[in-house]
Amino acid sequence: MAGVSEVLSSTIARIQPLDAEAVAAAETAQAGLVKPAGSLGVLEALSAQLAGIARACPPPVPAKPAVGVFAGDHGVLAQGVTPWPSDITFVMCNVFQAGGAAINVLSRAAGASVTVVDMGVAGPYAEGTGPGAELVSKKVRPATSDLAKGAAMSRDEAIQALEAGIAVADQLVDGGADLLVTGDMGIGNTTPSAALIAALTGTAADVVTGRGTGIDDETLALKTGIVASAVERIAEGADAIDVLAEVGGFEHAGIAGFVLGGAARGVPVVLDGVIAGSAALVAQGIAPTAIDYCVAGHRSAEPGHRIALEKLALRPLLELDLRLGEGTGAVLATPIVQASARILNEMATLESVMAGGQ
Ligand SMILES: Cc1cc2ncn([C@H]3O[C@H](COP(=O)(O)O)[C@@H](O)[C@H]3O)c2cc1C
Ligand SMILES: O=C(O)c1cccnc1
Repeated sequence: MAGVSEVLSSTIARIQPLDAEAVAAAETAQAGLVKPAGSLGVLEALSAQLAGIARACPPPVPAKPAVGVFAGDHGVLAQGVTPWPSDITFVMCNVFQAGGAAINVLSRAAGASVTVVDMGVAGPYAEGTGPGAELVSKKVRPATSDLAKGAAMSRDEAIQALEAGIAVADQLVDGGADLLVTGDMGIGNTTPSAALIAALTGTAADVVTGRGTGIDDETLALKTGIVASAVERIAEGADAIDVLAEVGGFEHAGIAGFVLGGAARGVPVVLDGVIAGSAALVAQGIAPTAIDYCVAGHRSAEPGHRIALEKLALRPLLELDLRLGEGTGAVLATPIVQASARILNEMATLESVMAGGQ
């Protein structure tokens, strides 16, 4: 891709296709386990994907999941696209740090760490570690510009935010994380998510725009109109970074970088809901192979998420009508990812059982 930074282009260059031999070995191994062929359904394909990512069969069982919650505020809030004030973004970051948010509860249940990344929160923000999460600052600027009026950010800012996501992935993997999990916090962020999905999949705004935290029909019509006209502004021949800059958010850019960074490090990335889905479309536009490293943790109730997952060709592991974000659906799916690797590592083979070996 032309017009990218050195960090971005070297990250893209490090993303390898999955190891075909390890994938084939996993498929062969699955067929020989003590069960009817195919009977573990999606777990079988997932285990082969993990083998391809790890370049080994059986793949190691992921032991250290790490959630990156990317947070940012949105200029488009001025249009009234959500009933919540932008202060909630900052407030929730403090709740994450204290440990009382849904993502904290579900991460404790899954044995996952939580790192909150300030990509562009409007409120003041202190780095530091609390009982619930570590807070790191990669603030590009306090909130994007209003995407109803013009570009949400410059291309340089988009690249800076993508690089921040790559750096967070590197930091977590250097700290021992072997399964990255995406999360988001940003009041108003379902509006840029819908715009990214509309633009990057060529789908009409009214199909991909949803009610987010819960809006009435009038606000939904307003939000849909804003998404439609923002997408119309995107120039012919715009690349995924141009689209991100025009209609995205800083947390979307951070998550897209996190996906690229995870793929470059050879680590699987579990995607959360519609914000992650739209960010993964950006990553796909930058480096399509990065999506081979992704697992869709769940499908959220937000309508654009289904469209995004279709374009990404990812099948969600869970469908629980979640529409919260923060990484909740993704971290809930991590035990399933671990279980699929465990199957390849621990199950007896049909042959050994028939021979009386077990
Ligand atoms: C208290 C609270 C906690 C949240 N945690 C995640 N979100 C989610 O809702 C927001 C997106 O919805 P919309 O586009 O309609 O504003 C994001 O912050 C997302 O992370 C929350 C929203 C609220 C209000
Ligand atoms: O799909 C999601 O993750 C989502 C939906 C609504 C609001 N916040 C997040």
